[in-house]
Formats: sequence, structure tokens, C-alpha cells
Amino acid sequence: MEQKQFQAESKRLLEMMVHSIYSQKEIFLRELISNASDAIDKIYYKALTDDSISFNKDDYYIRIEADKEERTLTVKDTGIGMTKEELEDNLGTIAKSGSLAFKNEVEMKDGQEIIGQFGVGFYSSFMVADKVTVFTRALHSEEGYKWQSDGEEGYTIESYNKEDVGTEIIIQLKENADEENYDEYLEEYKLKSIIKKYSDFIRYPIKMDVTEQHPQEDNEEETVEVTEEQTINSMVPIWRKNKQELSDEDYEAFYQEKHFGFDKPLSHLHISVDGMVRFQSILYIPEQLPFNYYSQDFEKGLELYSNGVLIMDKCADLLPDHFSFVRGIVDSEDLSLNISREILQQDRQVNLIAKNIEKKVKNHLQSMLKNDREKYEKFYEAFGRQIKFGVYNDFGANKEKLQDLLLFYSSSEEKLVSLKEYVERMPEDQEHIYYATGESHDRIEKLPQTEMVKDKGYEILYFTDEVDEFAIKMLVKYDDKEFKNVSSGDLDLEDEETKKEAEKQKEEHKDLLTEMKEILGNKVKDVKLSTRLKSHPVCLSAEGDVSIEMEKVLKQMPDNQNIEATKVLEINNKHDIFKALISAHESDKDKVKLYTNILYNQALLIEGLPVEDPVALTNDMCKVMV
Ligand SMILES: Nc1ncnc2c1ncn2[C@@H]1O[C@H](COP(=O)(O)OP(=O)(O)OP(=O)(O)O)[C@@H](O)[C@H]1O
Repeated sequence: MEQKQFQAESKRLLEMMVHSIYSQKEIFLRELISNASDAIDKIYYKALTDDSISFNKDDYYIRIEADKEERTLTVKDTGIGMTKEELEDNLGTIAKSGSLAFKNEVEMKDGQEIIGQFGVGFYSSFMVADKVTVFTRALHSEEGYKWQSDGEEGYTIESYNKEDVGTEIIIQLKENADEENYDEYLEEYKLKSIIKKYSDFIRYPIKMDVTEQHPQEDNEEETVEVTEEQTINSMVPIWRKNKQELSDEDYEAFYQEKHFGFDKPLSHLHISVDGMVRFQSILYIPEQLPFNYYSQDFEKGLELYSNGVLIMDKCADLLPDHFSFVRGIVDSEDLSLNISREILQQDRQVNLIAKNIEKKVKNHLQSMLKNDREKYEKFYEAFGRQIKFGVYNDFGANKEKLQDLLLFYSSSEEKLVSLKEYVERMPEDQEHIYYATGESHDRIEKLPQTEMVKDKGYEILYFTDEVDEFAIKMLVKYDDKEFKNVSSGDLDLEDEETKKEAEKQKEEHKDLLTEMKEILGNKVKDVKLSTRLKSHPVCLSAEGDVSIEMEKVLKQMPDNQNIEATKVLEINNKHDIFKALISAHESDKDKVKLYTNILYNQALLIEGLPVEDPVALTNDMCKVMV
């Protein structure tokens, strides 16, 4: 038996491996299975160009065995094995990868891949092992070897009579400690779940004895325990299958299997890209809003695989915030992984993939809107808000991308419409896109400010979501048409004659309006005669950038800075109340004050704004009555 020391650097590296490279101990199994799969792949790739090697897929597999009494876990493979030199080179020197050397030696074609590249994965077994024993026999070799190490000082190598070509790695598990239960790596359920999680799409069967309760043959009521070898992994990832061979049910089953949601997916995309970066992906648009979507617990991201091996559960960088509802997986052979295979070295490839995914999701939603309106509206009901946030966020950086995905309720169509549809329907003389804000469609419907716009025959978009107006303000224009709130002070919809008449009236009633403004003080910027009101007595309009609806939303925010709309009280001079005001102005100053205050409070109520002093208002109303 030969006793060999690890090199000094290797010793330090080994210590690092065991203590700090990996965040989770369970990945040692992923690493050993990946090595076993690489070892089988090596025979397969060699067989492609070497006629003396035959490769019958059924002969190749990986087997996991747990021995509870001995506390050992064994990973066996029927792969290429190692010669004595390879054992020393690859397992005696840390950070030396036989797999990387193989890749350089055998020219690999597109689509042919080997997982190993760093030469460290094997040593992750020392995170859970006191001792690791490797039995191996190389292809075309008559001799086998036994390699053994405690992962501290060094290792031993000796000849060993191994019957078959391949490798068998036996892990002697560490004793349980307070904070670590190593026994769980002997449990069937745990092993199965680790294999499913990380190695489900390894191309060769991963076999294991599984014990299940089966109904007895002669008595269905009773069960017997049956232990039989089962293949744990799915092997061929659904995303590598041909789209034509897959049904909607297959995609739905994968969604359920992956626990992407309790709902059914509303829609899916199956992407295969072979450009600057190669990747395959299956993405889902869920049907329902996840219950924690708008809470801090919600984490966006896609499952990320490198060559069928899970790297990250939720890679957030693959999805922009406005599409954070998308669930699914991405598999790429072009990722630059770091040594632990847990994080990515640099994000160039991830950025390229993310850009591609964003474009594909956007196009998918756009074609859903065009071709399956009902489905899109279902999507929009659940996630439309997120699209609106997307328009508003990052100072509107994504607004152009997202504007055609927006829908709003229309006054004339009485259903959701897109901005494109609105603009296409606009009468020739209409310059702006009009919108009105409020708590509900019903409430907006009754807003006095909508009267004139509707009379003109113009469509109004109803904004009931808090984010609506913020998003639209960010958008400013659509198809060169500016958005205009029907409550804004400068609607400018009157014809010349009406404007002239309004000027005349304003001059005539100057004193009354000035008096009313003085009564209200700085609650309003101005009191003026309205040109937009038809049947209602009063309304409030807003000047400047902050609308009344925005004031309401901003007031609810925890860090509100008391931002208020610049309000103007508009009076309908065609309404009988105006006659009452004129006569009060001539004879009874107190009455003007009384009426002005009531009218101002009425306007607040119509807007859904709180009345500043309800007691004073009710007293004022009583004064009018008696
Ligand atoms: N089951 C096996 N059969 C044959 N060779 C193996 C086996 N396990 C490991 N090896 C050899 O040992 C080398 C080192 O393995 P190790 O897991 O440390 O690194 P790797 O797989 O090359 O790279 P990575 O750190 O990226 O996993 C491999 O490159 C391979 O040549």
C-alpha cells in the first residue's frame, strides 16, 4: 500500500472546501452523481469516434446504496473509471480536473458537454465524511485500485481486484453532532429528494432501492413492504424534448411537479435559443396572483440549470421586476460558474439570457392580447398592476416596452381597451387621451368633470388603481397624444364663442368670485366660473402636476410629505345655485359665506376627499334649512 501526502496547498484548499465553499452540505451528492455521469459520458463520447468501444445505453447507470448499520453511503457508476495515474492526478491533487483535460483532449461537438471543470467537487464529500474510499477500474484495464483518505493528511492507494469497469465511492458518514444530523443522508426520502432536486435531469438512470407498502395479492386490505430498485431521476428534461411531442397536459404536469403554484398555468412558453448564448427554457404565466405576491416574502426568479444540473433555485437576475410573476426554468451550457457551482462568476451570459427572456415574455403577452383577448384579460386582472408598476418604476425606463400591454376601462366601450385601440378610435378633432380617476367605475361615471368631455363624444379611460395615474404621468404621451385628466384646469375644450361668453361673465361676477376666494383662503388657489359643468353645481379641478387622486394616494403613504393638489373651485353659472349666490352677494354677506363653505365641502365630497370640519358643515346645512 502506498501512503501519499496531499500537497501543502491542497491541504489548505481541502480545508476551505470542507468549511466554506458550499453553503449546503447536501450538494456533495450532486457532485458525486455529476462525476459519475461525466464518467459514463466519457465512454459515450469516446465510443462516437472509436469503433472498438460499443455503447449500449442500458448498461450504463448510477446506483446509490445506503447502509444504516455501517453508516455508509455508496455511489456506484459504470463509467470510464480511473487508472492509477488518474487516481493520483485527479483525486490526489485538488483543483485538478480530469474532466477538463478530457474535454480538451477529445474534441467535443455542440451539444456534447461534461459537467466537471474545476477539479474540486469530489472533495465536497468530506463535508459529511470521516473517510472516503474509492474503488475504481479504468476502461481497457485489467487492474483495479482502492484509494482511501480521511481528507486531512493524505491518502493511500493499493491494488484491488475490481470485477467491472467503473467506480464505487463509499462515504463513511461523520458522527452526528448537535447541529448536524448526518444520519439523514441514509434515509430514503432524503436521498430521493436531494436527487430529484439537483440531479433529476442527469441523462443516465440513478437507481436506488426503494421500500414501499403494496397491497397484498390475496388480500387487498392488507399491505406488505416491498423493496425494489427504482430509477429516481426523470433523465430527459422536458425542455429538451421537441415541442411538437408535448401536450398542454405535459406542461401542466411539469408546473405541478415543480410546485410553481397551486393554480394551473394560464399559459406557457417553450424557448430554445442558439445564438450568442445557448439556452433552453420553459416559462409559465400563472393563472392566479400568488398569495404573497405583494409582500416581502415573495421572491422572484427562475430555476437555473447548467447542463441539466440545478445551480440556483431562484435566479432573480433572469427576470425584470415587471415580469416577476413568471415562473419556470432555464438551462444553459454557456454559464460561467464559480467553483461551488452555486453562484455565477460573471453575469454577462445571465444578462444576455435575461434580455432574451424579457423580449420573449413581452411578445408572448402581446400576441395573447391580439389573439386570445379573454385569456389576456384574465392575465391582466391578476398581474396588470405589475405591468403598470413596470411603466412607472425606474423613472419610466421600461415604459415604451410595456405601454402596449396596458388596458383601461373605457367610458364608451364599457370594457377594457388598449391605448392603441383608444387612439385608433379618436375623432379627428380630439387632441388628447382623456382619463378620469376615482375609486370605482360607478363613482367616476358620476363625476361632474366627465360631463363636457363625454358631450364632445370623446372616450374617457377610467383609472381606479392607485398606480394608474402615476404610470400615465410617466408615460406622458402615447402615439404623440398627451394624456389629460378630465379634472385638470386646462381642458381647453370650449369653442371661441363659449370662451368669449365666459370672459364676459367672469368680468361681470368678478366681485362675487373674489369674495368667495377670500372666504376659502388658501384652501383653493382660485374660484372661477366653470365652462365644463352642465348639470352639477360645483366641482374641484387641479392645476399643475399633482391631481386630486394623486394627493389621496400620496397622503396614504407612510412617508407622505403632505403634497397637495393645487385646487380650483369651479361654479356652474347656469345652475340655480348661482342665482342664489348673486342675490346673497347683493344683500347678505353672511349667506355668501355660508353658501361658499357648503359648496366647497360638497366639491370635496364629490372628489372623495375628507371634509375638514364635518361638524361645521352639518351646522351650516341646518342654518340653510331653518
Ligand atoms: N466517478 C468517477 N469516475 C471517473 N473519474 C472520476 C470520478 N469522480 C471523479 N473523477 C475524476 O476526478 C476528477 C476530479 O473530480 P472533481 O469532482 O474533484 O472535479 P471535477 O468534476 O473535474 O470538477 P468540478 O469541481 O467542477 O466538479 C474528475 O475530473 C475526474 O477526472
